[in-house]
Amino acid sequence: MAKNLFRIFRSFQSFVSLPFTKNQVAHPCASVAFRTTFDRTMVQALASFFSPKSRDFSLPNSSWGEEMIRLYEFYNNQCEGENHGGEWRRLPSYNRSLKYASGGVYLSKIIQSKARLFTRNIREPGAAFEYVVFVSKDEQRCVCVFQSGHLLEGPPGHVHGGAIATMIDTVTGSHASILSAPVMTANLNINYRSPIPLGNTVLVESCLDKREGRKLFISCKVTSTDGSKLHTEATALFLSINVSHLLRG
Ligand SMILES: CCCCCCCCCCCC(=O)SCCNC(=O)CCNC(=O)[C@H](O)C(C)(C)COP(=O)(O)OP(=O)(O)OC[C@H]1O[C@@H](n2cnc3c(N)ncnc32)[C@H](O)[C@@H]1OP(=O)(O)O
Repeated sequence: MAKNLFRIFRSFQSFVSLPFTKNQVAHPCASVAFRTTFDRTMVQALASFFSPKSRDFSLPNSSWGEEMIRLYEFYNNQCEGENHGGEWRRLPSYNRSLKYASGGVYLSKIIQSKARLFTRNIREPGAAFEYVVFVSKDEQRCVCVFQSGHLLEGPPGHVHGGAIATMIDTVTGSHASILSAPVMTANLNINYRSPIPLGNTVLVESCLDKREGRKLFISCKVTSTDGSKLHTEATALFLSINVSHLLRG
């Protein structure tokens, strides 16, 4: 254990002393050779912790279970970088939804209003929504690894349907935002097929079905991590909006 910690600390020391570009730090699927993927995960988490920037909630923390870490590693290893094919890109995720956006005067007003993303504003790690979203290179697909926490209980021992809807809206909404920001959900249809045991890690996958002018039609399914159990299916319609739409009240 002590040996492992020492190795991680040494990796972290060499990580912070490397001449990284801002882009590499923001997208740490990067090109550093670590001895194991576990080392890389821990170093990324440490780098994020010591960074003067806001915390990136899509990086591992101590509440993540084995399955969550395993799947994070699986997709992270397929992110852009020298050693990887680059099929996926991890989406950083902050508690201020628009903090790093740039834009005109309307966006500035929203940023000043400290717009928050509620899934990222629960203080206790692991208590509610732990998730990381990866987007495919051609942006037709997103996959989210989601671990539910005890605050999301609905039926005893299982995840609340509203919390599942939140995750579906978040994943399909993030997907739509990548394709055409800013957007708003106009319609969300959900079929709950089988309950999700509380604390389980599941996959939330979204797929762009169709684009028609301002409309983005996205479908989504929630499954067990081995794909054998279908928990939820959904379709969503997003409309691209002008940011001024959010200021009309
Ligand atoms: C990296 C990322 C981090 C950020 C990650 C963030 C992830 C979180 C994402 C969360 C997203 C949300 O929860 S958003 C919050 C929930 N959503 C809302 O509150 C939206 C409330 N509704 C609205 O503001 C509005 O109704 C809009 C914006 C949806 C649409 O208004 P509009 O822009 O004026 O458009 P409108 O003229 O009415 O309609 C345009 C066309 O769309 C069709 N249309 C409109 N609504 C519907 C509908 N419900 N179902 C079918 N079709 C519809 C119309 O028939 C028309 O078709 P045609 O005649 O042209 O054919």
